[in-house]
Amino acid sequence: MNHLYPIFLKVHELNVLLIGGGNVGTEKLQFLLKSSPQAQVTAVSREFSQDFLELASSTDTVTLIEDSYDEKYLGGKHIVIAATDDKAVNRQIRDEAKERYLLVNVADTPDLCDFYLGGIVTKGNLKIAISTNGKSPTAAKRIRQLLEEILPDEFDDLLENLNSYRASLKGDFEYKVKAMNELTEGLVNVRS
Ligand SMILES: C[C@@]1(CC(=O)O)c2cc3[nH]c(cc4nc(cc5[nH]c(cc(n2)[C@H]1CCC(=O)O)[C@@](C)(CC(=O)O)[C@@H]5CCC(=O)O)C(CC(=O)O)=C4CCC(=O)O)c(CCC(=O)O)c3CC(=O)O
Ligand SMILES: NC(=O)C1=CN([C@@H]2O[C@H](COP(=O)(O)OP(=O)(O)OC[C@H]3O[C@@H](n4cnc5c(N)ncnc54)[C@H](O)[C@@H]3O)[C@@H](O)[C@H]2O)C=CC1
Repeated sequence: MNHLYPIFLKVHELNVLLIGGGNVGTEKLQFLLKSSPQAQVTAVSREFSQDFLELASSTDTVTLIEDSYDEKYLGGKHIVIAATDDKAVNRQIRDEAKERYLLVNVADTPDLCDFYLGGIVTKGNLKIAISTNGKSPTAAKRIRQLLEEILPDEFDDLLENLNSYRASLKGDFEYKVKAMNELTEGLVNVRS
């Protein structure tokens, strides 16, 4: 049983601190930007890999700070992702973030995480988050690939049409719920 509760964060309005600009840091930034191209990210690292720098330059919302981690960088941040190759530093980041009640992810160290970064599928307005409860990130990746493949791009047209129809409905709340349920009944074979 997976007890995690997924939420959909407006990372373009929240300040994300990412520490560590190597392989793992690049992977985290890549998925963050793939899902949320305007994510507000401050990246702090002693050194940044070439891949990290290229990725960061694809948007103007990533700020690079070439420095060792310091507690001061937690100021004004909502979410923290620790991805250095120094376990003691990752632990320190986690402890100092927790003191401030910040939500923290220590990449690849589930025990130190408040939240996991999951697999993400985006089709226009539709977004699906996938978690295996940390059991198999590779399975999360495969399910993400499967859903990206089988969900048609036209799914977003359907959502837009449903939204227009919903806006055009005149009647009380109960009437709208009924109308929307009737219209979408054919989408799935189960009854709600
Ligand atoms: C718990 C979690 C914490 C977190 O990092 O948030 C975590 C933990 C760990 N990952 C590890 C390794 C790998 N991670 C991936 C890939 C992804 N990992 C992601 C999330 C998560 N990884 C969180 C759980 C999510 C869930 O609930 O399912 C994804 C979904 C999202 C993302 O990274 O943004 C992204 C796929 C994105 C995509 O493609 O869609 C691959 C595969 C690959 O790269 O091909 C490998 C190599 C294969 C392997 O080792 O399994 C290791 C072992 C490290 C070691 O060997 O020491 C640990 C530690 C452990 O499991 O103990
Ligand atoms: N690369 C991979 O695919 C995997 C890596 N890991 C683990 O994840 C961790 C990170 O790995 P990589 O990203 O590959 O390492 P890396 O060496 O590519 O990147 C680490 C980054 O952290 C920065 N850094 C180190 N100490 C710092 C500090 N005090 N303040 C600020 N920045 C600091 C370095 O400058 C570097 O940019 C390691 O512990 C590794 O064992 C685990 C599984 C897979």
